[in-house]
Amino acid sequence: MTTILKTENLTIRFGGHIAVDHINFEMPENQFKSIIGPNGAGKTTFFNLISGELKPTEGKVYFKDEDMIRFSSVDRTRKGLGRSFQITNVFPNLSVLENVRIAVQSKEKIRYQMIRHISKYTSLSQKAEELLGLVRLYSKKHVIASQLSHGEKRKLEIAMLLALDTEVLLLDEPTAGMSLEEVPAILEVIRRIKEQGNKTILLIEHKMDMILDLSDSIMVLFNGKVLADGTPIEIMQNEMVQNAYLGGLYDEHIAKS
Ligand SMILES: Nc1ncnc2c1ncn2[C@@H]1O[C@H](COP(=O)(O)OP(=O)(O)OP(=O)(O)O)[C@@H](O)[C@H]1O
Repeated sequence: MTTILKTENLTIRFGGHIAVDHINFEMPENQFKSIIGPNGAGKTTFFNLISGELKPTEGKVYFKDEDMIRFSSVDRTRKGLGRSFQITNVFPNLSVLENVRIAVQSKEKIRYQMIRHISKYTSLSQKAEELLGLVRLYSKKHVIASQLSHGEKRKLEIAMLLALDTEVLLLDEPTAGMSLEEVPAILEVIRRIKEQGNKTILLIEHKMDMILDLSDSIMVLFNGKVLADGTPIEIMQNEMVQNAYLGGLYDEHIAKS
């Protein structure tokens, strides 16, 4: 399997605190990996280092064997390393379709003046509509983004990330802040993207059922270090992970199945 993303001794210190501590990580292409760990374990900081929002104190990030350290997060996205948009990146006063169309347009590097040509405009809209279909938001395409529910906004962020057509998707807690009823819909969206088979997906999540169901592998962080990395079954059975983090979850899971 080809490694698409790799870190070597990736480390960041905030004052005296080491939030990410010499992480060596390898991500095979088109795989689905989840990152779990207790609050403060360093998961989001690890993502920020990969996406370029933070510079490491030490260590390297490689995307397709290219050292990413000198590249900004915008440059990394252009190269194919994409981080999900935060709700704050969505234009609240534009429609759902317009938001996705802008993301498609930015990927295709088409400036506003160039889309006066109607066929160009139509092809951008078609691509945006396809993505809205994929994330099950097509019926809301004319709704103003600020009117969407929280769960729908998260789906919009995913559509905007897909519009950039990056090979790697970094999804940081896509179900955060959602009501219980909204969770299955986002799970379905992520499953559909996985089933297309052409994206490498790295997911931070706390919802164990979701992680066990979707992941090819799971990395467990604890105090900024990798505590374990393996298949869902290996992680659930790992005694160290049990003691440090999962507690009785594995027994509960067995009892349920
Ligand atoms: N910019 C910062 N300045 C100082 N400390 C920071 C900064 N960012 C993160 N930290 C600290 O680094 C540690 C790791 O934080 P991080 O947010 O990465 O954890 P996490 O595993 O994502 O947690 P959660 O599950 O709660 O989101 C925490 O102790 C946090 O307080």
